[in-house]
Amino acid sequence: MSAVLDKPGQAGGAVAPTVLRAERVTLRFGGLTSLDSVDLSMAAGEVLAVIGPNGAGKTSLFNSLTGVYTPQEGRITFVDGQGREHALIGKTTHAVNRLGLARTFQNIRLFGALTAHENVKVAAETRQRSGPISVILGLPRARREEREADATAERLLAFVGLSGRINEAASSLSYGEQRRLEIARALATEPRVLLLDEPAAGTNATEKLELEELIRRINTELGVGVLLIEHDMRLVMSVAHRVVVLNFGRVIAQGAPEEVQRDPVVVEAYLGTSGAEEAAADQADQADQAGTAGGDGGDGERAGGTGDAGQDDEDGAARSGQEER
Ligand SMILES: Nc1ncnc2c1ncn2[C@@H]1O[C@H](COP(=O)(O)OP(=O)(O)OP(=O)(O)O)[C@@H](O)[C@H]1O
Repeated sequence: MSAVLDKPGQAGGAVAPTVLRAERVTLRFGGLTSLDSVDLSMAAGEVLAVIGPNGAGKTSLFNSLTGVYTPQEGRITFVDGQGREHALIGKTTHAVNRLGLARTFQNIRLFGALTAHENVKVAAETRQRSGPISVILGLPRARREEREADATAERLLAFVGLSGRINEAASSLSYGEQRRLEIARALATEPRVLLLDEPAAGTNATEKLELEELIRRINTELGVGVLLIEHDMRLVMSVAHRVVVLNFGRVIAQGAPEEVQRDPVVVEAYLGTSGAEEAAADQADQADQAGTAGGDGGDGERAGGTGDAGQDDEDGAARSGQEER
């Protein structure tokens, strides 16, 4: 498995090979360009964060990388453990997963009525070779593979800290536990790259710290590269080796977390600097006139509309994209 990076693009001092590459990827929905000539490169074993305001194109990028959406232009290449290159555009989500890319979703998608163990086991079984007839007939290989899937599920549930919840229905787990279960399920498909779409969304402060630790262990102990979409900047800054910033479907900055955080282009994209300054000045004037304290400018926190609207769009589209296949 790939080494953990000391610095972006390097593993143990050597330059790490590329595992995932997007070149000039453009995705349009009618007149709306969701991804505009996006270039991105991820090194093996890297933790790469994709950030940007609501509607910037982050989930569109994940959906394009994982076969949910088919970009109209550009190229996406995945490099497997043997160094073979695979073009991803046009492949089904299942084919992309088999190559070594697994993901979690912004909206948790578990089998709620199945136990935690069953959720992970089902995913582990997708890596196995026995066909349905061998399984029905209980042939030796099918039985051996079933034992292996059981063991994999137990091992991964322990890894994500859910050993004590193994026989609970997924729907009865807390939100943070469900997020960790989704990660265990994705890991059961033995990915080279794990894509996490807003894993901290809806979690509390303790769960965020546990998640941070888990992402680090996935990277260091399992040697799996992590591509992370996340709005929680503290989490991003603490786990990412490198950060790519999207805005209006374009890459506007990339680099080490601390560089990106200071980049004026990024600050402006998030805060809409000029607009926010004007708004703050207006509010201060009004407050002075009214003799009250001004507003906190919280509305300017993120440019580009509400998360819920984007999320609904994405979900409907992702489903319809899947159904088309
Ligand atoms: N299936 C779709 N049909 C039409 N427009 C879409 C579809 N999917 C995404 N979009 C649009 O593409 C743009 C980028 O959306 P996307 O969900 O990728 O952004 P995001 O950065 O993930 O946002 P958020 O942080 O809110 O999740 C938005 O304008 C969104 O409305």
